[in-house]
Amino acid sequence: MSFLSLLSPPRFSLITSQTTTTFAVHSSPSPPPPTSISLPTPPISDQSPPLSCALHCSHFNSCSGCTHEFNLHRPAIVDEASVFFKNFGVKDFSFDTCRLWGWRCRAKLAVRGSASDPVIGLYEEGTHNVVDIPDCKAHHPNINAAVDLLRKGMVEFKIHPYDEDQGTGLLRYVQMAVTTYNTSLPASERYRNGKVQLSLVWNSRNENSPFSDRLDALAKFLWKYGGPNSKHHLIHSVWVNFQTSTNNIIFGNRWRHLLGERDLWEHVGGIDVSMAPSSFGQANTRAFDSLLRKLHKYVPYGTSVADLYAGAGVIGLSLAAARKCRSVKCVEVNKESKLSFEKTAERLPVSVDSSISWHHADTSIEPLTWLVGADVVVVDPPRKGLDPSLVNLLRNISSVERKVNISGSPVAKVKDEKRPWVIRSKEASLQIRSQTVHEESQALPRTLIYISCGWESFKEDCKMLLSSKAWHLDKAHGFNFFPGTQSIEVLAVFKRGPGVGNKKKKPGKKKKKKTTLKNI
Ligand SMILES: C[S@@+](CC[C@H](N)C(=O)[O-])C[C@H]1O[C@@H](n2cnc3c(N)ncnc32)[C@H](O)[C@@H]1O
Repeated sequence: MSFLSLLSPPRFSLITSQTTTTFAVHSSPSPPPPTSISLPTPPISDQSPPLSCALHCSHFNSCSGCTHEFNLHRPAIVDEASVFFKNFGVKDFSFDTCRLWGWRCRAKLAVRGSASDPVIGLYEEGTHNVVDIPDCKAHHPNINAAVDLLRKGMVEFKIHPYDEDQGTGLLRYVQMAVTTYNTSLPASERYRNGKVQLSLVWNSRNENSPFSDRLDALAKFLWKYGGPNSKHHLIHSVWVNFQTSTNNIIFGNRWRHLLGERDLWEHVGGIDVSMAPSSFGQANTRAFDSLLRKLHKYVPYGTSVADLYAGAGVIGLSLAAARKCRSVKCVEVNKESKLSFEKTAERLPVSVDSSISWHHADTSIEPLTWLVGADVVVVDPPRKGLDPSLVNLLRNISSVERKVNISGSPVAKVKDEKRPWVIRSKEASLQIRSQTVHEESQALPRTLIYISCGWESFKEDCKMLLSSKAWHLDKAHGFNFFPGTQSIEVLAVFKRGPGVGNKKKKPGKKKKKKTTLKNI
């Protein structure tokens, strides 16, 4: 039996839910097209056959990764989200689902245990005990295959896993990121043949530290048995990150590329995207692609976009290409994302004529700087939600706009800029100029697009934004980014003003009641 078939989740064919949508759920190599379920619908959780959309994972009881075994296609939180949005006037909240198994293309796993019996997996709920998850059903199958290979290499070269209490050992974590972008394969075979960019988090200061020969031997072993000349080519490249700190931060600052191709490319949102191991990357690439395609529809052609919490700028750059944006400004606090942004921007089609920039800055500091001149602002914060300073600015956007218009350009200040964080962000920024000269606008955004992976923080932010009547909710969609959990990704579109039904009635003459004459 082949290695892969051991890891394959069960196959199921057709599932009919109580919704009007019928959809196929396959674990087969070619993913089913993303399915959009329009809500509200009768709750389907009771009626749908639980076993056919079930996780079927042997690690479920010990691993903290998945929290729900059944109805992977529609987490119960979707019902709550549907009611929440309905209360704020959005009656057609939809939920898109994609792959239910093998969806995770990016995983960070802890390495513990001993050199003869390494444990590579996730922490047990609420503890620092690591659980082995060789048959994880969420992982892309080649992540599991790469973990197996890594385990063999560790045993072969006596690589001691990290010991948190003592601070000893060599291998602390491993990050696996899969690319499914291989245009030499037919589209239907690309996902299954994804290749893994493997990053070893090594407990030493640099490559000259003791035991670097073991690192070298391990990397060569992985390449020999998983690289392009092996029987089962699954490794794209091998990287190392040196980390000696005793805190819980996974990565240190020092990265080295060891073997294979340096650049990892994926294709999402209509563009080729470079993914450095040090930059943020979405775990569910297929679901992210459907979100981006939905997002495109809400950004009019030729607009100016501010992409806050931008990472490597995938959202902004995909909009620049798909919506021919006049300008795109990406703001991100992690300076490591700059290189991926640069590479992705270089590969944009030549027809893209936008003024594009990436800024190394903290959105929470003077957020107005980034909003001036943008028609649309896209925010994609971490799970904890928006920074309070940004929420405050957005809540008060109308009064801020009036002040900006009265006092003239706030950007005028930048001429003799002295604020160190603005100077730093300018130094670290990257600018790709458009061929066309556009007049700089001083307007503030009329559309806010909030992409959220943290439902609880989103609800709070959303209520705050709506309570000031500066915004109203126009559209909302959910995406099944994390099957097996109660987390969903939300795309919510806010428009300026209180919205229909929330407008204050102008005081005026009361309309006289029409008297109707009835035949008696
Ligand atoms: C959920 S990720 C989204 C990244 C990107 N939009 C994407 O989809 O690839 C959130 C990003 O926000 C960044 N971030 C967190 N706090 C920030 C802040 N205060 N200012 C700017 N960026 C921040 C993180 O480094 C991370 O890259």
